[in-house]
Amino acid sequence: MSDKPVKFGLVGFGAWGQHHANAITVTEGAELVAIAARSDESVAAARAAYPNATVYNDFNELIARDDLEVVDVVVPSHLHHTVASAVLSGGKHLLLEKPMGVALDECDDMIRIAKENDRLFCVGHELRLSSMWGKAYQMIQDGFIGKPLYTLVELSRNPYRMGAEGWRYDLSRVGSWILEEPIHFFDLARWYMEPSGQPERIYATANSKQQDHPELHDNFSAIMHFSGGGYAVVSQTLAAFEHHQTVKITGTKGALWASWSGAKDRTRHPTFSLRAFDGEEVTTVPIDKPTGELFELEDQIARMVDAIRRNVPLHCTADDGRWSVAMCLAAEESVRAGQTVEMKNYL
Ligand SMILES: NC(=O)C1=CN([C@@H]2O[C@H](COP(=O)(O)OP(=O)(O)OC[C@H]3O[C@@H](n4cnc5c(N)ncnc54)[C@H](OP(=O)(O)O)[C@@H]3O)[C@@H](O)[C@H]2O)C=CC1
Ligand SMILES: O=C1CO[C@H](CO)[C@@H](O)[C@@H]1O
Repeated sequence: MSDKPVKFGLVGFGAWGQHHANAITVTEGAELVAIAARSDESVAAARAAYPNATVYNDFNELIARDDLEVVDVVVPSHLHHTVASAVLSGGKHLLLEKPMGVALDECDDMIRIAKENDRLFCVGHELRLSSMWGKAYQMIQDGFIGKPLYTLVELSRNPYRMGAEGWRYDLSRVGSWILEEPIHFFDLARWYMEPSGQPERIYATANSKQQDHPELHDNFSAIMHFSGGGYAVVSQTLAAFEHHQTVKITGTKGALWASWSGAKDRTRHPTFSLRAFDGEEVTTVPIDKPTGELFELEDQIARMVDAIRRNVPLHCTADDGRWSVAMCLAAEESVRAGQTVEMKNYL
């Protein structure tokens, strides 16, 4: 086992890619040696911020380096398949931002290439690493609430960022708005409901406040039934203010209630709490470190290092990433058709 730092390449130096760059830099055992960006402005910004890294304007040149062990991909969602396939074919481990892809054939193709090249493939559903959302998972696994029968994941937030060249507001590049943020909550709900089996069917509804863009859902709600009898509700509005997320989980014995609030999703000063009911008394569960996507991003890089150096399991595998895309696409189809959609058509 080598104790040398894991050499990271990063593709994408936009709003979230810059946070990845910082997270790699502050993580013990990780070294950011190369960055690929696209526009001259982004290339210049990457060079100025990380003078010790080599910056490319073609991601293929980055992948062709023989010293990189892992490439972290943080580009607009319609490019995930192209860039990630090149990373895996080039023999590098992969950390790919969510959504894993914008179509299931993309996900299947990437899974195949990862297997053929025997590479690690992690998808960036970072909520699984949270000190609070993860604590709730652990309590469910430990039987604190009995068998989970109901999970509500709800978010009220301000509108999405546009993204470079407005990709996030263009369906041909973003795929679906359900793949943007609700995908985190589908992943969380499926994770919490593990003792209740796998998702079997979904009904979803949505609307938009943008009259000329009804396909961009500002309000979205889905109800998802599991094979073991439980169900989950995922609900989000982008027509609100700040960032407020709530999770309520009830089981045969008890209940959990978690909430997270910040002025923005990327605050380092959120308020959060986890309350628990074991069937007899309500307690506040101590959370040992702050939670929020900036914190979990650092944990995600550290986990990737541990997976490469110490065979620690990935927090979110490509199979999990594919499930999350499948649930979102099923929900999108349900919104379109106005009917319940069977998950078996997406497996
Ligand atoms: N897990 C999470 O919590 C989050 C995940 N994400 C995901 O991360 C991804 C990126 O989102 P975000 O950073 O907000 O988007 P941005 O639009 O801010 O950044 C995307 C970047 O990708 C760059 N890019 C585009 N094409 C290429 C290319 N061929 N080679 C190299 N770079 C390229 C763009 O370059 P240029 O600047 O030159 O145009 C841009 O800087 C998305 O998939 C999104 O869903 C985003 C936020 C949070
Ligand atoms: O977690 C997230 C925060 O918001 C972004 C959009 O503005 C999403 O892309 C992302 O997944």
